[in-house]
Amino acid sequence: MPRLTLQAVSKRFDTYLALDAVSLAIPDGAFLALLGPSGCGKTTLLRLIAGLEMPDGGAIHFDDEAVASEVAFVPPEKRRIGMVFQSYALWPTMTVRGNIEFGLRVAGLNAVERAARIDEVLEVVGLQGLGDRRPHELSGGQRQRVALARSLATRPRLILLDEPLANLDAHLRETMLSEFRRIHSLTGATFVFVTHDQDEAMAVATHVAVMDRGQLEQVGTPEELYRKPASPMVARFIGRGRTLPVKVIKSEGGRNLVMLGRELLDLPGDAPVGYGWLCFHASDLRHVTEGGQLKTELVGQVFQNGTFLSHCLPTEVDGDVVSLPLSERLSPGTPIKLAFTGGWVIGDGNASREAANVTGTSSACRPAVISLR
Ligand SMILES: Nc1ncnc2c1ncn2[C@@H]1O[C@H](COP(=O)(O)OP(=O)(O)OP(=O)(O)O)[C@@H](O)[C@H]1O
Repeated sequence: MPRLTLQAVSKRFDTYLALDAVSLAIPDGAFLALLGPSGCGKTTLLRLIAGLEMPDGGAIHFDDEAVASEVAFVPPEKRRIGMVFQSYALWPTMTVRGNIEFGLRVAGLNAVERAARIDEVLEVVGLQGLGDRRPHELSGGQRQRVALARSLATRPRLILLDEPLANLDAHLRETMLSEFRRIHSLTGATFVFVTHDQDEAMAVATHVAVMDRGQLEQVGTPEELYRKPASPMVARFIGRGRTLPVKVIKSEGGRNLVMLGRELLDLPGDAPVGYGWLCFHASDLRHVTEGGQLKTELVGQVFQNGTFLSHCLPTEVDGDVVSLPLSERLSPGTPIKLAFTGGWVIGDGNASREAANVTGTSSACRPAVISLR
């Protein structure tokens, strides 16, 4: 059964539509990352789940209970959720144990139960022995662990994390990411994690929801989003992907025959016959001396990790620069022929597009309701 269900949830700030009919079902025990560019509505969605905002339309259910709908609104303190913010929000004058204990007192646990619960969560987050310190005696990573311990202590149904790593340096972020993964699998709790950093989302989440301009573009596992993007926006956003306009000639058995400029390609995809997009990453391209389906011209190279990261501009189709590692130093202007070894074809709902001439993204293929498996 889904732990958290959103049905056509909308939110306006005055006339601005910050969330537009977002529907989503999150299974029990998932680690969901809400990912998208700045201002796409991630924090607003998290605040609606927490009960810090009221939706203007739609409904939110935790298991079978409606926590927000036309007829119900459960306040944040009654939702049995834990929240972790980027600012940690710890009480500076209280010890670590005191910070964790506060919510347990509110929940009505007696002194023995509280002490046992505090020991348990300090062990989960790896802070045994630091219970008597105050926040200013801890590092940023340790403070974030206290915030997480505090939110876990009351055994909530859902843990909501709003950019919890934003204030940590790159090294600590990496350590804390694997800590979050470990703690998530240890507790089995459902986590919802807001981030605008796709590497963070792909590394830590079991499922990622990509948002754009208040709408949900796609929900899936990190691999699904990378290999089978549902829209050009997702294709370009995840893994520094690229898209090229194609004409789909045939669609059969999970494969598409497409025209890319004057080249015919047979690739995985589920696009209907008509206009479409070829979505790919650098790893789907191979440099060839003869043939190839994408003719480009070298515009620059950077020596990186022992190879030359080469930026190549398509010359016969209208598309952005593609970047891939090559083994040798070449002069700008050198023709580079590229062959596709993979990729994914999607349809374009916008039939008025002139196939071979238009680049850019489309908001086609936006699913109305998405459930996680
Ligand atoms: N209280 C508010 N009043 C008016 N507009 C708001 C309010 N809160 C959010 N917005 C607007 O709603 C949109 C979505 O904001 P939100 O904070 O959810 O985005 P976000 O995806 O979390 O962005 P970021 O990654 O930059 O934090 C933005 O355009 C923002 O300016």
